[in-house]
Amino acid sequence: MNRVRVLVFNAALGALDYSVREGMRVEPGAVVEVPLGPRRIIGVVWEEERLFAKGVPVEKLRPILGVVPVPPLSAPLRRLVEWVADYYVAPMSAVARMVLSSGGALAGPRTMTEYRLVDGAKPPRLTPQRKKALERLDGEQATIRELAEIAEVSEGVLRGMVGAGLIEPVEVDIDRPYRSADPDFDVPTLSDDQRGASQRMIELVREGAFAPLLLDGVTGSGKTETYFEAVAEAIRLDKQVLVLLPEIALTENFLRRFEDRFGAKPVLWHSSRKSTERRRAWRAVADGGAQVVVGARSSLFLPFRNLGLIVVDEAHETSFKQEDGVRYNARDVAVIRAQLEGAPVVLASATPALESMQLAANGTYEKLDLPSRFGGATLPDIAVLDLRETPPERGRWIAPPLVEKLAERLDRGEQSLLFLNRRGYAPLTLCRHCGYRFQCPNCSAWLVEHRLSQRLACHHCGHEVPPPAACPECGEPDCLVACGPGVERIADEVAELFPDARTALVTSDTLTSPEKIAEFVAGAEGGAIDIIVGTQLVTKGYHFPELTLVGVIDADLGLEGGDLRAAERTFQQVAQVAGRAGRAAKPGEVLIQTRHPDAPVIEALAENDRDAFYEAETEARRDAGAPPFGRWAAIIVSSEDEAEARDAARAIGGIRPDHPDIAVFGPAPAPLSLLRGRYRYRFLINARRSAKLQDVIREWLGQFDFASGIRIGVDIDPYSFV
Ligand SMILES: Nc1ncnc2c1ncn2[C@@H]1O[C@H](COP(=O)(O)OP(=O)(O)OP(=O)(O)O)[C@@H](O)[C@H]1O
Ligand SMILES: [Zn+2]
Repeated sequence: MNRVRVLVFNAALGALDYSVREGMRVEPGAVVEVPLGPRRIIGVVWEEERLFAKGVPVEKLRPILGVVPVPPLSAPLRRLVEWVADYYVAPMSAVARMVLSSGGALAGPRTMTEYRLVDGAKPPRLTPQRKKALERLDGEQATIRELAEIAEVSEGVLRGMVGAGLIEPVEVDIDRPYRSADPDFDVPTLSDDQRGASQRMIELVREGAFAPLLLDGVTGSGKTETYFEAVAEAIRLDKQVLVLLPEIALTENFLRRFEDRFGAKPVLWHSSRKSTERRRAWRAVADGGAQVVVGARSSLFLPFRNLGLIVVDEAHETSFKQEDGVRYNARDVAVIRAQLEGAPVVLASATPALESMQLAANGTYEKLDLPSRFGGATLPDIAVLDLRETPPERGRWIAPPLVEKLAERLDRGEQSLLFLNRRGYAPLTLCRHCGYRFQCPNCSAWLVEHRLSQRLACHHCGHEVPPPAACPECGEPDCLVACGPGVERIADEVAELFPDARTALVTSDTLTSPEKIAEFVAGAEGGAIDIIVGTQLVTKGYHFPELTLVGVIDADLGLEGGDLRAAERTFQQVAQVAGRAGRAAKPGEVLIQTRHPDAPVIEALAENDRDAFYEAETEARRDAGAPPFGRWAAIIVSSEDEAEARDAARAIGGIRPDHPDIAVFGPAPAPLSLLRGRYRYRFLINARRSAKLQDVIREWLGQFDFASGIRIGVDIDPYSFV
């Protein structure tokens, strides 16, 4: 009998040893079923020398029950799991679980039953529930459970409809192959700059070795067209490609452009896809049938067989940072994965993160530049609108000069975009009588009024209530006053100013499905929309030829929090939204409303002086020992019981590490001191790059054994300081 070490999916257990029956072959990476007490659980066979387990004599080991029929996880992927667990101070089992994130991929039949509406069924009389289902399920095909979710009716209602012949079952082959992308389907003619950059990427794809690249191209320079040529080369060489996008909302646009270029859609991966689609994608990635995968950050952990290129598009986006579970930064993990797989990785952005710029400056990353817009389009003119000198009218948020510009665009039949990064109608609601402020019961945060959906909502935990008819504190009826603007309020203001203009409100509350996104994009491209009002969702990726005016409603908003990256984020956001203007034949213009026109970041934006901004910001970070020159980590201690959280935080603080290269601040109540019903205390740690920060944290926290109600979250290279 042989001994094998298995990483089981239970953080407390880690690795366990099992025996292997005569004749059964298991290699490292094999996904296996093992007994644990009375249960059968899933695990991954690991190299014995790389993973510690308690030494149980071989004759006492229980045998592995079976090998799951999927390809073993490759050695580079196993090394990635180890790296992520080590760097982000996370349990290896939690990281490995992300790799096997499609439970459906591991077992089950190859066909399954899905359901769809029967064509042309015209029932005489319908219950309201059935009517709703008929309306909402048009064109859908999925399991009963998934259809119930789409239609927002119970599964029972749908089963009844199957019985009544309104819905029919269909047998589908889960693992049917994907259509192949054709690298030569529609090859564009590149500009000289584009060709230079794409040639270099193609060369590196051919070499098939690790190479980190920063594709630094201004907005509208055609970064996508340029890296598509490297994608094409990888396809020709029969290698797989992963393209990471920061937001699911951007994928619609990407899918279409990809299909235009390659004649077939790429494989799409994100956590809200149907389980069968995830299974199909996971298995196709593992057996090499998936050529190009486009996905959110979780696609980094897919079991590629032969990865030849990774692209991180809009690489500066902070949504690449995962904020719960294993807190990792997908941009950084992408570079590590490329290194382990021996493949080039391209970080594409018009406003790269300061960390990436620094790595390019010191030669770690090779920089490829696209300094001008494609097709002779010019970058927009940017002007600052000082709200102290020309304030908006009382109760309004758009200052007169911007109103005038909007009117001009309407006259000329051109498009405008107003940007405010705040969902809802108003960020704060109070009682006009007693001053009561509506607050979330689970979080230390105000409830945000959403007028379209008629609710007050917490943006942190999702708690929502209908707006009350009377103040819960003093009982005064009709007393609510909205304070400050959200995008819904700006859209109202636009409707009052220009009743005939066709406006579109674009936020995650309105673009809730791929269909709605497609509808918006078609409207904006086809000139059916005059004024777009939107949150950060419209700041990037889109290319609307008629859009010639961008108004930033409040450029100071992002600077308020004052966290480490506030200035950088403001710069990126405003530069990106400004980059939507004048992308085609007609030149663009940008107006930035601010109360701080002389803040360095606003000046840099107005003067279009990116270098000056990066230089000043780099110096400030260097002085503060902040990333990339020093490192930060955060530890968050939380509990549903305030005293328990505080006591645990104090206990941890009581034996803080004493290390010349590491400074520990805290514990202090976190700015969001209550979140989803948990009280939170924070430590912030600043370390020199040379310090072994993770080892110190592991050793420090390893001394404690807290009650199960206490959670301790470690955040390495944090982006969120709340
Ligand atoms: N070589 C080319 N041939 C034809 N069209 C091109 C070419 N390069 C770019 N374009 C077009 O120019 C527009 C801008 O390109 P793209 O959206 O890729 O820019 P980008 O660099 O990603 O900009 P942003 O960072 O602002 O999103 C797109 O409509 C794209 O199809
Ligand atoms: Zn809340």
